[in-house]
Amino acid sequence: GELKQDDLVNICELGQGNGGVVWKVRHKPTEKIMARKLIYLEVKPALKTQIIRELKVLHQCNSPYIVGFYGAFAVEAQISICMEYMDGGSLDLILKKVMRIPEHILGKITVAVLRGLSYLRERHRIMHRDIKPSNILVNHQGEIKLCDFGVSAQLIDSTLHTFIGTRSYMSPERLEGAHYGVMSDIWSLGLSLVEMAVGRYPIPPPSSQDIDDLFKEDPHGNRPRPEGYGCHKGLAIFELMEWIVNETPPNLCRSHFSAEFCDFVDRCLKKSTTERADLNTLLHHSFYKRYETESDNQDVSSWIRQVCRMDTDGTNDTNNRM
Ligand SMILES: Nc1ncnc2c1ncn2[C@@H]1O[C@H](COP(=O)(O)OP(=O)(O)OP(=O)(O)O)[C@@H](O)[C@H]1O
Ligand SMILES: C#Cc1ccc(Nc2c(C(=O)NOCCO)ccc(F)c2F)c(F)c1
Ligand SMILES: [Mg+2]
Repeated sequence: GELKQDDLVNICELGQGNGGVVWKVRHKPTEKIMARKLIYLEVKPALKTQIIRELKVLHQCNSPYIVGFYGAFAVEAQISICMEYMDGGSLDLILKKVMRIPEHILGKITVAVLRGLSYLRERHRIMHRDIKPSNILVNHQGEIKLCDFGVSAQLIDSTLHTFIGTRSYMSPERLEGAHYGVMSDIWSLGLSLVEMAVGRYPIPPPSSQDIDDLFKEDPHGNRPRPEGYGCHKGLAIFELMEWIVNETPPNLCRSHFSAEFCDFVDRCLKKSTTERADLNTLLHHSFYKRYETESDNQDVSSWIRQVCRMDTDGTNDTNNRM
């Protein structure tokens, strides 16, 4: 049946973004645990009704690579979007815990993202528009799913002027205001993969010295946090956008990553859309083929469970247990 506010009980806050806050909630009538996103929007009632109507298309978005949807409703100026709770969280949070995501996990992430993008395009004729680590969610079963894609044209339109990304995953053509499509999602995937592989937002590109520092492991398996790690004085948002438009794109170095993985991200990070690989080309790329055969989620599942046992400083309590 229809979801309504009074049936939802807050359990804890899952996180805040630019324009939304997300709560872990319990739906009393069904005892189901859900993730409820609240977006504050001051729009005319007619537009709010249109947004809710457009969000109901999410009931038809059924794929192993898309987060499940339970319902959407509006109460005053708050839009609520109730979706499947993913108990492993988003990849930006995972990245903060582990510093870098290993290549074989990034391979599975790539398979899920490409299959999710294909599903959205083939079955719903939409692009994602906001591919980045915080919009790729995982759970303890080892499933990897997309959320926060542009299913509602009116919601996109109503939030354009308010939400700005903190660090831009937007493609050069999109930043320049040119026409863009799913090719822009491919750029965002490439940038997200480099960030997760190296462990920091990759613009301005890390020097080879930075990379070697990031890959130093101490014998106990704990990683040294180079001073200023994670809180590097990044470029201001405008300088960043200028860099993306004017400078050469980031890439992966062959000394730490496989040739296929380096080539895959290179093809995603071409500045010119005519040179950039499209979805179908990537579905035939050797990096994708290597991981698409692995049918089960077991390796991701055990990795996620191991990561979720970690404290945020990257240690495992097992190391310190007396
Ligand atoms: N379905 C979900 N299950 C579990 N956690 C979720 C779910 N949806 C969102 N989250 C968590 O809530 C946080 C906030 O999500 P939100 O989409 O509002 O912001 P964001 O994606 O981090 O950033 P931005 O608003 O800039 O796009 C995310 O970082 C994620 O960890
Ligand atoms: C499953 C699922 C699912 C799909 C989309 C959105 N939300 C959005 C967002 C969105 O949440 N963007 O994140 C930034 C604002 O918090 C933006 C445009 C749009 F059409 C949506 F439907 C969502 F919640 C869950
Ligand atoms: Mg999000």
